[in-house]
Amino acid sequence: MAKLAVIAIGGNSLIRDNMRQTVEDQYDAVCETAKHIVGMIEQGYDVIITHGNGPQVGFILRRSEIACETAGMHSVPLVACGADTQGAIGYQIQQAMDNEFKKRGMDKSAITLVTQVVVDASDPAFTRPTKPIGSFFSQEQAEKIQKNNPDWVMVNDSGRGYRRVVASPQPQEIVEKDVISKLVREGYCMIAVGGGGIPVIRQRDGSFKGVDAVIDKDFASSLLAAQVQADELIISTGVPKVYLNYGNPDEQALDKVTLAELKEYVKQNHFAPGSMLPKIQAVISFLENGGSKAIITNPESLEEAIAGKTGTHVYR
Ligand SMILES: Nc1ncnc2c1ncn2[C@@H]1O[C@H](COP(=O)(O)OP(=O)(O)O)[C@@H](O)[C@H]1O
Ligand SMILES: NC(=O)OP(=O)(O)O
Repeated sequence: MAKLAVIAIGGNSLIRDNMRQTVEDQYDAVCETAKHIVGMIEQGYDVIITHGNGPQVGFILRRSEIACETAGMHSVPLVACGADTQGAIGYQIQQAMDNEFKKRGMDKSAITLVTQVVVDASDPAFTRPTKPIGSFFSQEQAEKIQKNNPDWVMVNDSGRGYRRVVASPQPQEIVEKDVISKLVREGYCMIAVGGGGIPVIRQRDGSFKGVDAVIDKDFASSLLAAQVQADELIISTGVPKVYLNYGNPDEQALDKVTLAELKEYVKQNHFAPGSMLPKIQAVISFLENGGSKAIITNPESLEEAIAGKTGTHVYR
């Protein structure tokens, strides 16, 4: 029987550098990642692909604000910008996967599912924004932007530059989890929980209502992986492995670690908040909620990583 993996693709890994951010550039990055995911499927995996949207949701929101300020257009709420990214990025992944299936003569197809994720209306995250979105700015640019936009909250994103942050509540339930689970088990390659899912709250009468926030896609992917009882959670990001003392001369790659060891490294502050730490927390949560294995690696190493030749492998 095929192994079921949830593969989370980082939003930043689709934006390879500041000079290559166009929709066409992102599609090239998606095509490159799709080749490696299809390689995994050829090796016997069923996959649910999830993806980030941090840069992209920020671009859409900013375009809407500029159009509002300069041309009197209506503004687009953040929740709708997030829904837009599910469609736009999902479309690119779906097309790239289908093209790659055809090229290799595989009888398989991809489906993007608009996915809502329930959050708690009283989550303290709504009053304490932490999720970086949109472009990176220098300190000088950030100070200027902050003056012109006093309501923005900006942070230094893991030493990579300054970015605007928005509320990022914890995901509690994947609304469409049953249909995602059914379709992947029927053989479809699923693309779901894009951008961490569209954040919704459950109202008193049981109906859902969208709320302005961006859910962390690693947390949402971990929850989905546990809820569909995936065999593995695979996080595809900008590095082939996770490191201790990352960026220092004595940095040390982690090959195989246990859940207990990983928790100890978290206590020792080896993982940067806002970048690697949420991925590690997502892995811990998956393993504590019934998962047996997680891998963190970069897109080009996916096939080698599932064969145990690279990547950081975490076991319960
Ligand atoms: N301990 C660490 N080991 C490896 N990478 C780290 C570590 N701490 C921070 N990082 C950085 O975190 C990045 C992944 O975070 P990010 O770019 O935000 O993710 P995403 O790919 O989901 O957009 C890596 O590319 C690396 O630059
Ligand atoms: N929504 C989200 O977590 O996006 P990134 O992975 O791009 O930060």
